[in-house]
Amino acid sequence: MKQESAAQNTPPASPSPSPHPQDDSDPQALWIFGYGSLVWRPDFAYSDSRVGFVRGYSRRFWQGDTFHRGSDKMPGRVVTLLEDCEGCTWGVVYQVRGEQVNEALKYLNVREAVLGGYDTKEVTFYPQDSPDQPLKALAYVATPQNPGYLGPAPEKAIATQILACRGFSGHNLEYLLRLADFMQLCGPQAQDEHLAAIVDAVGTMLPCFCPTEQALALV
Ligand SMILES: N[C@@H](CCC(=O)N[C@@H](CS)C(=O)NCC(=O)O)C(=O)O
Repeated sequence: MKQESAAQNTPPASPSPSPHPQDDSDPQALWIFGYGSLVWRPDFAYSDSRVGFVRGYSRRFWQGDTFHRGSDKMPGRVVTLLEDCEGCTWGVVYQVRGEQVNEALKYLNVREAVLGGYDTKEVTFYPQDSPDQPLKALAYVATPQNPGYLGPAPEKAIATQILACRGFSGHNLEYLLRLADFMQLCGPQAQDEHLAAIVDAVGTMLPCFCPTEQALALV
């Protein structure tokens, strides 16, 4: 799915800029890309962060979650990255250095891999402020092979599932709205039609899903 942000933020036409995989002063330094709950709750120590995007991927609420935002009986829906040659996904990279590297990886292995079914993948990240200086980053991606993968569904069905689920980290609606808030902060060039369609569907259903005071209690 083509999104304007890819065109607007495409790095200048030139021999593909060599990404700066590591910080010369600290070869152990590592950038970690967040595009779901990691954009608002990294919960690990880091030394630097940048807002920007990765190209060639679209974000989708196609991963089931039976721990953080759902349960075994009512799995919630959280995001993963879908390979899409015309895709562009906005998020945040966090730079971890020195001891932070192992601490972050140990923490994320439990949160993302053990509890969430995510694998790691190297992506190229384009900082919003310097898209001509991309950097390599580690992303956690839930592939269709993981047992929690739910795959595509109509956005209205995804919205219904999100409205009905909660887990140990909170309601699935909070997860959706915090991600929508992040995208608002990125500015008009950051578009995510899939996310926006689910938020719109939630907005039309929320009033009849539960009375106002209950809706406020959901988040
Ligand atoms: N890997 C993605 C998605 C990660 C994600 O949202 N994982 C969920 C489910 S495993 C999570 O950690 N949730 C914590 C929360 O919902 O607060 C990211 O970079 O943000």
